[in-house]
Amino acid sequence: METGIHNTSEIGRLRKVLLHRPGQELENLMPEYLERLLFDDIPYLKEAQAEHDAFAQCLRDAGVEVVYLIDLVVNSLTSPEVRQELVTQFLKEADLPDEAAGKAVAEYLSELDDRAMVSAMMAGIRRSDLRKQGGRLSDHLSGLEEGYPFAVDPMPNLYFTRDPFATIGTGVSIHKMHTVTRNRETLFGRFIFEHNPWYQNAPRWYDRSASSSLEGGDILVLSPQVLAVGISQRTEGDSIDQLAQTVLSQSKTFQKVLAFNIPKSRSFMHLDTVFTMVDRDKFTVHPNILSDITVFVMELGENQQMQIRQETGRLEDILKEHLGLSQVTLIPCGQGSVIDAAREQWSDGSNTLAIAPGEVVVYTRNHVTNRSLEEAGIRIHAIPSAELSRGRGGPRCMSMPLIRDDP
Ligand SMILES: NC(=O)NCCC[C@H](N)C(=O)O
Repeated sequence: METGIHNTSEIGRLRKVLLHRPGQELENLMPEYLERLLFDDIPYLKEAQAEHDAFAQCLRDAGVEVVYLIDLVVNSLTSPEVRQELVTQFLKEADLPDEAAGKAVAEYLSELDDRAMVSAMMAGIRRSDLRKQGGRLSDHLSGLEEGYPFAVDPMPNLYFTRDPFATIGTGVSIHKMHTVTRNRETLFGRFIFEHNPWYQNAPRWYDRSASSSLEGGDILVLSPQVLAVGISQRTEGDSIDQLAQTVLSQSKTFQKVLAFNIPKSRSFMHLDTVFTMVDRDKFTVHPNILSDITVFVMELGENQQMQIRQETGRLEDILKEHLGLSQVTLIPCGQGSVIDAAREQWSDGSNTLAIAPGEVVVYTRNHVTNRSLEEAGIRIHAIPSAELSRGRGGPRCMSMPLIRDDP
């Protein structure tokens, strides 16, 4: 059955990718709330958009079809009932202070066409936007607490399309996110995979209704048979148990999951912030975590019972064994310098997006790591990143492959 998804590796030639062009949600960032909204600084929207457009153009120039999140969401609103369902669920998850606030927001959204409504949901809704609406004064005075300027918070992390859901094989895992702010984003994924005619047949490997967190930056499709998943600040072991059981028993292709236990910290929030695949046998890695990584191999045994064993030895050897390679090269972020590695990893030097075997998109600012990649024979496409990198994600975080050639 056609599912609209084919993603069997990290490096097969990329044919179609999902991006989100940063929008007004970045203009709704305020210093007081940055930490809760998972930003370290406020990007200048106009420049962030120009950088993001350069990213999209770089992909198009390489023959990749770029589709945008907002289009997929709008195309999933296939009837007034579906649109109403989205509004109802959005309001339920918006943390509104009371019913009057809910009514005011619903009224505000009801006057917008589908695209403008989805855009407003993404951008967040300022209390001042609601005050412009008509209606009864009492609706506006009650509920929305004085002092806090938003009726509904923005979703500034949407341009990291890697995380709220992830394509694996011909299916998708829709995530329960570690934080409330990012969990709101996954509602769009739910609607796309329930209602968008192109994607509604995709098998579901994980769902946002799960009780433990799983984020897409922790999921790497190493080969058509092997999946890697990070046990990280954002992804819990229980979620990996559940994902592995489903994918290994239902996908018909994947045979094992390698669970990478990485340090739990803000700068290493996901596995792909410290480790990405750039060629059949080459990987970027943050040198500071090499000694801290432990790898567990998960496979189904008799009666579909999960068998788990801890690997010992060097990461290169573990990868060689499970990917059937005769050699593996690890390319350290920052060429092994403690200072360059820390600085460039902070701005996602290890976070590359492969568009073909041995060909990756990287940020210009990570020039030390980029030089190492070139020295290892990797072709790099460097994109500007002064503003985009303030959100703590790189080219891989900003993209979700929909279709890749087999590796
Ligand atoms: N895969 C990734 O590492 N994504 C980067 C997400 C950055 C975002 N500000 C977050 O903290 O979730």
